[in-house]
Amino acid sequence: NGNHWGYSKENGPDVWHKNYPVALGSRQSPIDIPRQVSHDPSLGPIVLDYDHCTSINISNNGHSVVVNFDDTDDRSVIHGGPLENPYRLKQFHFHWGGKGCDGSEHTVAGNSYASELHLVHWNAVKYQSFDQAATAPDGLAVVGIFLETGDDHRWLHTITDAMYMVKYKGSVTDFKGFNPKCLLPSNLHFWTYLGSLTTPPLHESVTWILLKEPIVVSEKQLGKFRLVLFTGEEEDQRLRMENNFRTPQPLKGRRIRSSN
Ligand SMILES: N/C(=N\S(N)(=O)=O)N1CCCC1
Ligand SMILES: [Zn+2]
Repeated sequence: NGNHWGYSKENGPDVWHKNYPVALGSRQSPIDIPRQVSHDPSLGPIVLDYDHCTSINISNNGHSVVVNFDDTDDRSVIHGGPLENPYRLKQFHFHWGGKGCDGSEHTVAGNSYASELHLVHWNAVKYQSFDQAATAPDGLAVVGIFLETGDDHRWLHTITDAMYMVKYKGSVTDFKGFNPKCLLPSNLHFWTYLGSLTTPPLHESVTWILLKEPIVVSEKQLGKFRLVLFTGEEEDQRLRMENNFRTPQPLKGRRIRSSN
């Protein structure tokens, strides 16, 4: 409907609280990660078991480009770190800026990255569906990976090459057999804290696991993200999809823990 949420002045993060009052809640995301974070030796490593990967398609939902996975069994799960159960991979997507502007959601000591990749997982041990898990305080686990600009990323082209197929909001195309393990940095040291979805409905159901080491992608590859539009094929306005990020939210006394 007309007042659907987005990232413009009229429907963006500053007014989401009107339709989603939890936007002003006590565990909202993203946040700024301060320079000094308490190290928790009891935090084991995060383990990503993506070997029988089951990507299905890539789509443009009008807010981001999303790669969806078959989550009907435990073929792609993460466990360990702060998690008490394995969490099943549901989808991954990106947030990015405009030309030459930064576009990550979380910041580190006040610094933004060019983009941020989110791998969204749900607790299929305790909940029967993603939607049910998405409203539970321990329902979701999102792995965040920062993207910084530099050389071409060896594997990102498989995703950026598919972007022209999902130019318009509502478009979807086959995207089978992609294993997001190829998008991970060399080491999995992380920060973790309890937060929320960074887009409406902003449910406070996410255990965030942010990898400290960014991956490197080229400006050319990032430029292909900006070929995608917020708008649908039938709309007369053609709005380039960029700056689809929420800015850091108040920490409100939350503890952030650091792995090794
Ligand atoms: N906001 C979201 N993920 S995020 N940006 O918090 O990782 N999602 C909305 C529905 C499915 C995932
Ligand atoms: Zn996200």
